[in-house]
Amino acid sequence: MQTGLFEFTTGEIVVICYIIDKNFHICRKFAKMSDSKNEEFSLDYLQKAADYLRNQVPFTPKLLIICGTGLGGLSENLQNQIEFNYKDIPNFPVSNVKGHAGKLIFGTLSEAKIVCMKGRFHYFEGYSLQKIATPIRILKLLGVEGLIVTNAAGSVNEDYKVGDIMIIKDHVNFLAFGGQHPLRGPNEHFFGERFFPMNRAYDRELIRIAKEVAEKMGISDDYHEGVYGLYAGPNYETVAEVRILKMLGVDAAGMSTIPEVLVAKHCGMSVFGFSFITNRCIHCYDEPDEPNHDDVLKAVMEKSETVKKFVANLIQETKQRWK
Ligand SMILES: O=P(O)(O)O[C@@H]1C[C@H](O)[C@@H](CO)O1
Ligand SMILES: Nc1nc2[nH]cnc2c(=O)[nH]1
Repeated sequence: MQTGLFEFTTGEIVVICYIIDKNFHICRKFAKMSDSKNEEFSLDYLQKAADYLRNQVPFTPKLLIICGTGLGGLSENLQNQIEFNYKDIPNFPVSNVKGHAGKLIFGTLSEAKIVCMKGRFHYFEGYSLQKIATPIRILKLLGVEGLIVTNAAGSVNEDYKVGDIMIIKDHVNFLAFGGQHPLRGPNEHFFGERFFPMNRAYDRELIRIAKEVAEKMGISDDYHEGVYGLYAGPNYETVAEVRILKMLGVDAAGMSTIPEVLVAKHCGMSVFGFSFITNRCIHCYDEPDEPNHDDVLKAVMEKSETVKKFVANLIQETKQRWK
């Protein structure tokens, strides 16, 4: 048989059809695999959680606050609270780390309409990066336009001290260097473009106002603007790793935040973030100190009132955006 440029016998055509068919099935199988990987991050799946919340919350939240380890007290600022346990929200992940309560709290502050995540999801808990960032998309569907993201972190920068606040001006996503990304896979165009910039990820205007707030609070010696680096954990860094982080321009190391920021930026949110410095990352082999989670929690508790005030004042100064 003559087919275009080539001549085939019937037998050859059968073989070719078989190969095409086989490849078609294999391709379909792979397509299905990658689709199913994203199913729980898709609009349809997340809509269920958004509908559940929308039916019970009488206002549209505009600002999402993610409380880092021990920083759940940030939600205490809110008035007229409506509280949900993560486990009661359909298609919402559940958090397992000490210091992360697992509650979504809606409320108002200085007229700003806010939702607070008291408890977040970490890569070291075994969640996929998509699962970690799932709440961002759900709350975007509800109307959220801005994100204040917080975390507990160790200081790589030797000028920082325990108890300081580091306003995040940029980050280094070490997971992305290895090809790990919450937005890997088919793009959900409803939320944002396939390719998107990150060079202005952290809102410069919010940073400017936050610095003013810190100055007014008289904590100018206790805050910095720096670069956050995501080290997946759950172990704290080795000495050699801390030295590498320093060489690469990281000021504070943590185990969260970046997946949430990536997904927030993808769907067009404004982002402000800060790290609360809970411990020093150890640079020297002869130092006897070892970081541990109880000290991390203790450090946050000691300064929780200052951090709460910092966030409340920042919201007060930016409330027009979140009404
Ligand atoms: O949720 P964040 O980033 O505040 O939590 C950090 C990372 C670990 O969960 C914990 C380590 O002590 O703090
Ligand atoms: N990676 C990392 N995360 C932290 N979270 C709190 N302290 C630390 C730390 O020293 N390193």
